[in-house]
Amino acid sequence: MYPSYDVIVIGGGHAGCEAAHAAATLGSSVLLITMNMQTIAQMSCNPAMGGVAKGQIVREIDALGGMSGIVTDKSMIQFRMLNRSKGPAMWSPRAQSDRMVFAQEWRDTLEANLNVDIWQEMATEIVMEGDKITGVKTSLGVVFNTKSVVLTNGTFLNGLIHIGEKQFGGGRSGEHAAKGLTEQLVGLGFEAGRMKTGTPPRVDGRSLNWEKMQEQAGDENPEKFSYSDTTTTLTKQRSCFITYTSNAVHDVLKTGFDRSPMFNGRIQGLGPRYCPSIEDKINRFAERDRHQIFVEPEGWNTCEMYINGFSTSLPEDVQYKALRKIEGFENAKMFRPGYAIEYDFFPPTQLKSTLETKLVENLYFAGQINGTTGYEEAASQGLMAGINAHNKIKEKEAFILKRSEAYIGVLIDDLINKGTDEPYRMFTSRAEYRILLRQDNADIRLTQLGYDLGLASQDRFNAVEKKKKEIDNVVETLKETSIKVNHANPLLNERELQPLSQGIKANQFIKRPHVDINLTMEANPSLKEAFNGYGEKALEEAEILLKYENYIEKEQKLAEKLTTLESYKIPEGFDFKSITALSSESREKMTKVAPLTLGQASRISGVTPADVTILMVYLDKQKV
Ligand SMILES: Cc1cc2nc3c(=O)[nH]c(=O)nc-3n(C[C@H](O)[C@H](O)[C@H](O)COP(=O)(O)OP(=O)(O)OC[C@H]3O[C@@H](n4cnc5c(N)ncnc54)[C@H](O)[C@@H]3O)c2cc1C
Repeated sequence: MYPSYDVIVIGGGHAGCEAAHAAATLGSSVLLITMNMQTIAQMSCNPAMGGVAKGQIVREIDALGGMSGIVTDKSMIQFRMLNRSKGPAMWSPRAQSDRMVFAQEWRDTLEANLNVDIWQEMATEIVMEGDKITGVKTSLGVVFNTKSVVLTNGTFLNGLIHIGEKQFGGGRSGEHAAKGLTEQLVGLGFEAGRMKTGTPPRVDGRSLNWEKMQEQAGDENPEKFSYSDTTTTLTKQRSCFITYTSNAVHDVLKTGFDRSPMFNGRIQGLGPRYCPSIEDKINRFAERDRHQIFVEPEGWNTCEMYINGFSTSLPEDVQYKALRKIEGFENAKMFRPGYAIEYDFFPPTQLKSTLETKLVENLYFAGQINGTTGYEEAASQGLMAGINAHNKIKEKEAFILKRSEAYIGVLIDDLINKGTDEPYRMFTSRAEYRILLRQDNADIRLTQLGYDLGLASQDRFNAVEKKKKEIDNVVETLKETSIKVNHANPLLNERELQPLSQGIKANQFIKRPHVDINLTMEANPSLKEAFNGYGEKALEEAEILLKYENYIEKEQKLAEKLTTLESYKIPEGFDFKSITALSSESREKMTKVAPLTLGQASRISGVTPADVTILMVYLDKQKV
């Protein structure tokens, strides 16, 4: 009676939306089953996208043809490029979004895609015939037939919310927990665990004294996330504000510690070390007499404020009292208390690099259920799972990104090989090739791949090809152009920079500290003419390539070296247990992860370089 689908995506969060959009855009018929259509792409916590390493991920999603960047641009109320004072590998775009507009934009995006159907209900079971997926069953008993399933349940699987001593089932504040799926999957042989996370209270901005806080405005020249020209840049922005806790705030918070689920051991599961609750911060950093708080607006037209840095599961009366001790919060009114939530996740070592499970063919896991935290991490996994679910049923090649190609590659490689014992969030330090994986060049790294898949549009492809040409021209022209002393030195003196003692080529001139492409063009106006009409981003990119040429080359060489191990294939189903020269720990871990290349095997935690050599020798012998 109901149509059957190529792909069913369970869960309309950040992972589910990208998965549904990707598979449908590639041509699969997709059903998105989600518990509440009103909360599609709900930002459960902070209404912000991007930030350090996460901003790079959003740009990568965009370059591949995903939608998180465009949706962010359309809902943005403030943009900042973080870490501008550091090297370009660290520059990270971050946007504050209007929470409601963000969700609406995602819903509009999905509704505009005629290959996506939506069904609002709880999915309770994956229907199998033998070991083959045939459908998904819902709580009403409706069965939809499908060839593959992408599971993206977020924090909803057996979710349990804690506020002080109170606890109740829920996937997010005001939403039901999802039941049934974990139990079925564990029955099928999957390993499941518990994790936890928390969110701060939201307060009424009308009750705050802004005079007592420090304003943090957006960038003077705000950028966008997307490389496409589907949106325009912001012409007005909303500011955030900074204030601090104090010993008085801490003293009030401490009065609730004996009723806090964080301290009386009632919350199970592993929490995010990098995003601790305020009670955790006071406890762990007892020597500090204040912690920074960012007061962030939740949208264009709302007075609701997100109190970043004040995540808590203390009793609501303690939260309220403590808030009012914060500078500027003396008369604060609370809209919603903060809370903690614990939920089921599936250790991601049970996945292949396509995010397909090893145990059940055509079943994919993406997002928070893989032990990650963050919208960006979730969205990127959804994108990859959606692409791979489509590719597999259409008998196309698996789509896997290398560690040297994308943060998304690093994320998935870390998850499937190392697993995670706390909610995994991305950091620049997790990427060994972070000088290659910059936010500015994600389109150059990935758009061709997205275009070849059929996900990135012709317009995007043309735009990146034009940018590449312009960059090449700028680099080549600078190499051939001289900068004369009498032109450059007045400009350098004006800026109190070291003068030239003799003329140099422009590509050397630009490498000097505090010299950028604009100053270089001023030092030889013929360059301005040569680059007339070129995109600002192409000029900036050329500057980065020349300024950091040596570092970039060094990393490129390292990445090429690694490719040798990466291209060393291990046959699927290989019997690692048969190599007795390996330690039993390594045999066990390799059997569990089932790496498909020597590179992948080398990254399994506990596997030594000696093990890799033994494996290589063994594989070589088999080839003979
Ligand atoms: C309280 C809280 C605090 C958080 N704090 C932070 C933080 O500080 N920093 C950070 O980076 N991230 C934080 N997060 C995490 C962030 O919200 C998630 O990482 C991100 O939303 C995960 O995206 P997702 O798509 O995997 O799941 P979600 O966004 O949770 O979406 C899951 C979707 O699946 C649907 N669903 C679930 N089960 C079913 C089912 N059986 N049938 C149908 N539909 C179903 C739900 O309705 C929902 O729409 C927090 C989350 C919560 C809840």
